[in-house]
Amino acid sequence: MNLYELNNVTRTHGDRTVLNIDSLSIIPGKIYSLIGPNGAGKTSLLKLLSFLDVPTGGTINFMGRPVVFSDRNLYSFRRDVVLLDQNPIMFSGSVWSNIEFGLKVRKVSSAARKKRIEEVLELVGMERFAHYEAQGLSGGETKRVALARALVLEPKVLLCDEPTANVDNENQEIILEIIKKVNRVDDRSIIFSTHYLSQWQRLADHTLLLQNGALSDLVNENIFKVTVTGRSAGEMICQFSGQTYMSLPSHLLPDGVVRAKIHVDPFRVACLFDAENPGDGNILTGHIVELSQQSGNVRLLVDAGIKLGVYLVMAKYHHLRPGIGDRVRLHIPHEAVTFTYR
Ligand SMILES: Nc1ncnc2c1ncn2[C@@H]1O[C@H](COP(=O)(O)OP(=O)(O)OP(=O)(O)O)[C@@H](O)[C@H]1O
Repeated sequence: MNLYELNNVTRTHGDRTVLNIDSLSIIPGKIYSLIGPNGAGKTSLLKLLSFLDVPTGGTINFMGRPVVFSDRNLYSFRRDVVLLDQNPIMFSGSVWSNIEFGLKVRKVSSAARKKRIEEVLELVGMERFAHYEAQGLSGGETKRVALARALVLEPKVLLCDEPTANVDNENQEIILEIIKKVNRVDDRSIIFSTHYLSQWQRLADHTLLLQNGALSDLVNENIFKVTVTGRSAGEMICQFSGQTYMSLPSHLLPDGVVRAKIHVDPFRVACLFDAENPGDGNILTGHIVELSQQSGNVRLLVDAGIKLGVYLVMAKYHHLRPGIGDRVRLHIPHEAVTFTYR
């Protein structure tokens, strides 16, 4: 039985459709990552999956049961699912009392509360912070306590909105390890949104790509193998297969790492049809080999030594009317690039 089944699910705000999902099945016990450009609808989808928001149209089934979006009915669904917010807020009081709150609401006995809180504090490695004031914690510590606060409720599904955003590297690693452990040991289903290639490639069993509120099957587009051929003055030269090179900030890969995978976010690449020269980043020149319509944008596949998928908003497409074979320069800002070296 699937964990979730979504059919023709839409969510609109005023006259804007921010989600439009024809069909989505999520199987239980797996880690799913949810990726997509800013504003693609990741948070909106997580809110629907956590039953905190109501779709405008369509149907959702959860563990074989149709979800009826009335308050009384939702209560029982919400018991099985917890959403870890992108910017979790701690209540005033200690770390312990923050974690205990949800258990008290659920009328869990005092002895059982103590046992479960001790277990989750150990799981997130925050035992010694138990009696600290929660609002005084760092960003990474706050996320770990928020994770403990979610996990103490023993949900069947843990949904995480950008669990490692605004978190230092050390805490990012800790949080990813916790997510992995919670899935592998406790068999909990996990869906998390992320902007990092290294995270979705490394951790997720399945990846969902959202573009303009719709699911896309172009998940593996713009992933390339690169070799670092040199480093100097904070920059490294990355060679793609063939003779395509990019110069990227060297802090993106640890010293000594020579081979890696790179993802270029197609929505952050700009197509330049004239002599415009935007600041930092790399410029690749190529020609258009494919044109198609995707989620309300026009997708261009550009052969620039490597084949890069990029998008033009419809208005720009109508203005420029590019055609197959046309020459185009692509501006790839550094923030369009993420790495994994596994
Ligand atoms: N309450 C709302 N009213 C109007 N528009 C909304 C509302 N909530 C979300 N939106 C819009 O829906 C779209 C999708 O937003 P959402 O936060 O789901 O995207 P996202 O993929 O999570 O983005 P990010 O990566 O920046 O967090 C955005 O354009 C956003 O402005």
